[in-house]
Amino acid sequence: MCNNDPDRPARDAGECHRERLERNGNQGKGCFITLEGGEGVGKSTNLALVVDHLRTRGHEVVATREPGGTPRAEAMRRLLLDPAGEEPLDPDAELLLVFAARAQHLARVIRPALERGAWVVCDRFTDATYAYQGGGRGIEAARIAELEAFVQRGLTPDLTLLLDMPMAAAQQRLEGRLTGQGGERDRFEREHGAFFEAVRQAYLARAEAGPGRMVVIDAGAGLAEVQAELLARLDERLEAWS
Ligand SMILES: Nc1ncnc2c1ncn2[C@@H]1O[C@H](COP(=O)(O)OP(=O)(O)OP(=O)(O)O)[C@@H](O)[C@H]1O
Ligand SMILES: Cc1cn([C@H]2C[C@H](O)[C@@H](COP(=O)(O)O)O2)c(=O)[nH]c1=O
Repeated sequence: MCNNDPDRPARDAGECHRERLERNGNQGKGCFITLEGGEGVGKSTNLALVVDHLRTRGHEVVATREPGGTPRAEAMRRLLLDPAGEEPLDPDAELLLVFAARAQHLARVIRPALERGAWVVCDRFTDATYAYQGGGRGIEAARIAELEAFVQRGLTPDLTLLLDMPMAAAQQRLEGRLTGQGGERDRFEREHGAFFEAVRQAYLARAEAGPGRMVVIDAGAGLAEVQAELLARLDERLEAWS
């Protein structure tokens, strides 16, 4: 049942269950939550928290990621992230690969889960395309929007938690993780500072344009503080949907 109290605190930032279903064309009973942000801001760390929180409340939860989420989409991810090779990946080819992986992921995992009433929590989705291929690579938003409409057919996240922090500090965290794993940087992680700054600004511009769906969390604080803020904002939304 919708909470239609006009004074409820989450009202300005959210919509009730009925409004949510109407907006997404009643494409599924479950809720679709995404985590977004630049490299190393803590998306994977906090995705686990969100998933646990929802499971504790009794929901079936599908945790997934983009690009990827199915074996074929993961193969496309490897193509996108592989830094090797003489031949640079053309930005249009990169954009199309991202959406090809998304189409597969939507068809095989996200839509079936939402249709059976499961909740989907996804590490990155189309906001990342606007941020990386739009902000970072300079592809016009209108061209991205055409592919979004074609592939998603109106399905968009119900809530997006955008983890935001200054790029330099996030790079330090990433450095720590890479050193710990003895890992190599992938094709995106090898980009320059101006690219990551453009990605961050594109994310923030999207949050400003769509404050109802996107919630910005200050990811630069210590983990306990970030997680308390994240759960508080998530609970606000869950209450509005109940
Ligand atoms: N609030 C925090 N304070 C300090 N360290 C953090 C915080 N959140 C995450 N970390 C650490 O920062 C590193 C990057 O975190 P994580 O892998 O979750 O980021 P990510 O956004 O998923 O990265 P990527 O963009 O590569 O997927 C990890 O070593 C993690 O333990
Ligand atoms: C969904 C999506 C992702 N990307 C980029 C962003 C990241 O650099 C990688 C994914 O790796 P991570 O482990 O999540 O950091 O892919 C992109 O450019 N466009 C997209 O739509």
